[in-house]
Amino acid sequence: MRIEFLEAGVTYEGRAALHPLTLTLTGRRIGIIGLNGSGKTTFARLINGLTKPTTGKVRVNGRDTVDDQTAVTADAGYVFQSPQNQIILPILKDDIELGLKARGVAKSDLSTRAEEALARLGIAHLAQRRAHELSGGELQLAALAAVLATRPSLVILDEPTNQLDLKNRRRVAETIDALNEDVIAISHDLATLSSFERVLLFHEGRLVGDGPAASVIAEYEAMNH
Ligand SMILES: Nc1ncnc2c1ncn2[C@@H]1O[C@H](COP(=O)(O)OP(=O)(O)OP(=O)(O)O)[C@@H](O)[C@H]1O
Repeated sequence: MRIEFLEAGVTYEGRAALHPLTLTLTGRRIGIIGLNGSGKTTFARLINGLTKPTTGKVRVNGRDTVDDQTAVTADAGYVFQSPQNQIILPILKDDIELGLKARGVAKSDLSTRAEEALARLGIAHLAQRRAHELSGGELQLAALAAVLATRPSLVILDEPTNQLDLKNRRRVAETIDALNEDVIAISHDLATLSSFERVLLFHEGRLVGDGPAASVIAEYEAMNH
């Protein structure tokens, strides 16, 4: 992946959620950390065009996130902070198929594609379950499966392990580690990001740290002592 921020910033009613910044992201695993309200989600949403920059530009693999939003969104899958809001239909497999249909996948391929994605995350047995009956961990994996089914080259995960117990946290973290896709993950669970090659630290809407996981996590911990 190649993501370019060119003086890209976001302002809401005159208040900067993200001050303009210029940087290039390449590589397989990028983590994003920072306090609540520091701009992490705003930064991540800019990458797949969910949020448009108020100033500047964002490009994903050479494509502008505003001018070429459909292609960018297809390339960069986004797993939301609350999987409850992502899965709409009652039955999990139906929901995954709906997402695929919306992306123009042929009707004859829907079932196989959904089953493959569920099997890949070890949750094939959940296909016919009602989404609202799933545990937090199952739901988090299901939301990830739904996005992977669309075959993005990059997966953006907004707090993929929040509200999970230790066992499910490990399961999701191991799943992320094993993904072939490039990953950008926001997390307050610093252990999940410890193996990431690059971590970005945000503070009050500004990028204040950028480097290998160990040093940026140490910087964050020192800031909050
Ligand atoms: N749609 C919006 N309208 C107005 N203000 C917003 C909007 N989205 C975000 N903000 C504000 O922008 C700032 C950055 O928010 P953002 O969600 O990017 O932070 P975050 O670091 O992801 O926080 P958290 O860890 O709590 O999820 C916050 O002050 C937030 O209130």
